[in-house]
Amino acid sequence: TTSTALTRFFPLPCGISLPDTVATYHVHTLGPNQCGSAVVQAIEAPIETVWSVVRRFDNPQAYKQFLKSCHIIVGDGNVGTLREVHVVSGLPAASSVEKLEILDDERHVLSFSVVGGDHRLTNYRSVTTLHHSPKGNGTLVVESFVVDIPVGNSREDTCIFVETIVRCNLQSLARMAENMARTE
Ligand SMILES: C[C@H](/C=C/[C@]1(O)[C@@]2(C)CO[C@]1(C)CC(=O)C2)CC(=O)O
Repeated sequence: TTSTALTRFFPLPCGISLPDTVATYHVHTLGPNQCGSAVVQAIEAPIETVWSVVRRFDNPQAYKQFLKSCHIIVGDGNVGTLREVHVVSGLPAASSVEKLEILDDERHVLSFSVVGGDHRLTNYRSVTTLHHSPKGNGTLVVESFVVDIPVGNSREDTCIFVETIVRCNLQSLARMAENMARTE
């Protein structure tokens, strides 16, 4: 297994360098049949505005447009909480059961893992971290993931599929947070 440092995925935009403490959250140990990558999204909104949306483990559908509902199975929204989400029609997935692994309000770190459900992304785990943009009052979101490569799929296709969904989620998050910042 190889552990992949965040900086392997991409040069961060606008020359930002992540503090080591945060980059350590994005080091995933990949098994031989796993793939991992990361997506970065700049958002023109204050970090606390973005975080107020990202941290709501019970309401991912606020910005994840492929989800049509979410309900908490066990827990109170802190680490260990289990949620079940239902997916919009048209994707190769119907539902997912997900566990909150990290929720750090000081460092702006959220991580969850997929522990069940009717879909093809076995052992999916992601880490999302927020950072102050060097320029202005914006936010940089970094989301990395690791997932099993489904039988019959290539490593590259699996990465493209997941990166596409994560990018859609973060673009939707950006629109939502930027609207909130305009009305704050
Ligand atoms: C890639 C990941 C979510 C994926 C899914 O939520 C699912 C777990 C069920 O439906 C999906 C939308 C697609 C899928 O095949 C697996 C992004 C995120 O939620 O943070």
